[in-house]
Amino acid sequence: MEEKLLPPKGILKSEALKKYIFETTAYPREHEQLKKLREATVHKYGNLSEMEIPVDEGHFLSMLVKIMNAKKTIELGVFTGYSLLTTALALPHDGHITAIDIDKEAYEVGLEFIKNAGVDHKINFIQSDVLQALDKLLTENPKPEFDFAFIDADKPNYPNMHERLMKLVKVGGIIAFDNTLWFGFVAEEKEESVPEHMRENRTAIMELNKRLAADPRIELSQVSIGDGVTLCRRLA
Ligand SMILES: C[S@@+](CC[C@H](N)C(=O)[O-])C[C@H]1O[C@@H](n2cnc3c(N)ncnc32)[C@H](O)[C@@H]1O
Repeated sequence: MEEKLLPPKGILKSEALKKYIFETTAYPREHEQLKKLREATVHKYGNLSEMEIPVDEGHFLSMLVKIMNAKKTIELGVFTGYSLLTTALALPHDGHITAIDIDKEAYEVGLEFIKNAGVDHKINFIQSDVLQALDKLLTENPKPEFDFAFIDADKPNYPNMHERLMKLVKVGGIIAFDNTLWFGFVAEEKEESVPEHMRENRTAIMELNKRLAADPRIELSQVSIGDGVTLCRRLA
């Protein structure tokens, strides 16, 4: 049976260049608690720790959230909380994150480091299926309230999340989709060259990318960092 290992994270195909970026600018600037959270995730989850956003992408998200002066954000797909802690550190003291994941056990692995960093008061973790939680939020408060959304949950549901977030994120706010270059497999001509267990998400991401490109309600930027991050700025 084929082993369902994740390939190394990121679209950079030069290991030397990746090492250079990480060692020169990423690791030296990584917050102490993020480093500890990353190490604890590798310890508990091994190869699955590749699901975390990489350190350089964390720096990018942090800067984006600060440039935007975001105060209220939402994150879909938390895992052990690397992107969540990154965002919590970037928000002002009275900032707030609604964080949704079905897996509370993974969140609890990271919670210790979130608390040590002194930012747990900014987080409301909701253990739920993402779409169910979004529908509940829309019922409770149909007015757009979020400045920034980071999407890193199940890829085939990205379009469904997008439609809901177009109502929950303010006009001028950003919806950021992670993994939109899917380990570089979106550009693979032959599907047979893609590991079988990664094909469904590859198809979903390729369809999403076309759909976002055709969506007149957003301004779009495909950022080639990490595994690809697509920024959608809500226009209407
Ligand atoms: C790629 S990981 C998130 C990584 C995280 N952003 C980080 O930087 O560590 C995806 C997460 O989405 C969650 N997830 C997947 N599908 C979901 C769903 N339908 N509802 C809620 N959570 C879901 C998984 O439990 C997993 O923790």
